[in-house]
Amino acid sequence: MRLTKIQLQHYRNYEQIELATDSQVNLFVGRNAQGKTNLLEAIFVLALTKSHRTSKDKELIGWQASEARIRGEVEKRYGPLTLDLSLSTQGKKAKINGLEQRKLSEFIGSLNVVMFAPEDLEIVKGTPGIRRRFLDMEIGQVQPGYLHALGQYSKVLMQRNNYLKTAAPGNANQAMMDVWNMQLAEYGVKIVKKRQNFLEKLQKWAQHIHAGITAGGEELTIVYRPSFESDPTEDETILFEQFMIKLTQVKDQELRRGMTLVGPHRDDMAFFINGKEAAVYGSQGQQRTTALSLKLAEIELIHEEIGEYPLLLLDDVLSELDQHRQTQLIETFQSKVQTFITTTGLESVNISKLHDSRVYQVKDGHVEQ
Ligand SMILES: Nc1ncnc2c1ncn2[C@@H]1O[C@H](COP(=O)(O)OP(=O)(O)OP(=O)(O)O)[C@@H](O)[C@H]1O
Repeated sequence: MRLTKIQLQHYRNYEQIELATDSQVNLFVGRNAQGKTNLLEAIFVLALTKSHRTSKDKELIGWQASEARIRGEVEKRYGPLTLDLSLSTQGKKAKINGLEQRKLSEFIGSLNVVMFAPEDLEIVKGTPGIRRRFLDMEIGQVQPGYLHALGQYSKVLMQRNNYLKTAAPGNANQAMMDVWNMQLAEYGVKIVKKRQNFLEKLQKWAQHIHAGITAGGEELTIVYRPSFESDPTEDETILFEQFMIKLTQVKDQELRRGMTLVGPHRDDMAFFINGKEAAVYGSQGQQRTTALSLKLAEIELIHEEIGEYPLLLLDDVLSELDQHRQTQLIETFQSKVQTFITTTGLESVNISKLHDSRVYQVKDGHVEQ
């Protein structure tokens, strides 16, 4: 797919811009704090209705405005799409070809993106919450049912946690707990199953790509670490039972601590290089290669799932990669993936290798071609 035009209104430091972006490689060049990342972020938000760097939508709206708007013209395999997303303190509204979507989950997936930014190193070495966010964002893009299950799960989890906070240990209302447990397990299992399935496919691609980047020197393995014993080969009914058993086992502990201790909100995953955990033993370079392999794998996985390639958004990462890894990246996007790159200087980009590219200068919320 290809984003051929983007329009922003009151988005961060952009008052109003309209950009033709129909080249294969679009390079945004400018000094620090001019609005380069804001542009990539806007494309990301149009795809996922959420920012990659903040969970507060208010931050995306221009300081002098009450509503931000993003419009994108997208060319897909089966035809063109106009996507509109508006963000205000009242909430978000999304339209596809002028038609308002009842649920944001019906809008997500119209445009697919993979963002690679310096902070992605945190997926390898950061907290479990960062890895869960990665999983949720990525699976949500390709599997619409996932976000629905996640929303329902979060609702039950919140109610259950509120109850656990106030209930006296030894005097909990078992009938109420049973209802929540059933609902928690019902949605939780759907999430776990989809995550396992996603990681299995992601690992296949990531392993292959990682071996390519390291010339076969390193084998990358991704391991899912669910908070309850669950065999990925088992079906949902068995997983449901395993989840329920675990909830019974931790009941007293949960009442004491006032929170839900089992479920996908506590799951994690880990990356291993030649059998050693990358977060613990990996060098900075190995962790960076792992993050890159993961992102390139996502591109292939999205293609596998939906039949076309997503956009690739590279935020200030080219200068951090050595020549070999840069070449690997450029080869990927040059041939099949429309790419948006931000950089403070073109000297870090081997521009002679790029066909069909366009350079934009970004300065204080204005873009010139
Ligand atoms: N809601 C907002 N309204 C107006 N301006 C904003 C808003 N949020 C951020 N900005 C401004 O956007 C600018 C930062 O833009 P951005 O993060 O895109 O920088 P950048 O060009 O990518 O720089 P760097 O290379 O340092 O990452 C800052 O000047 C900041 O004040």
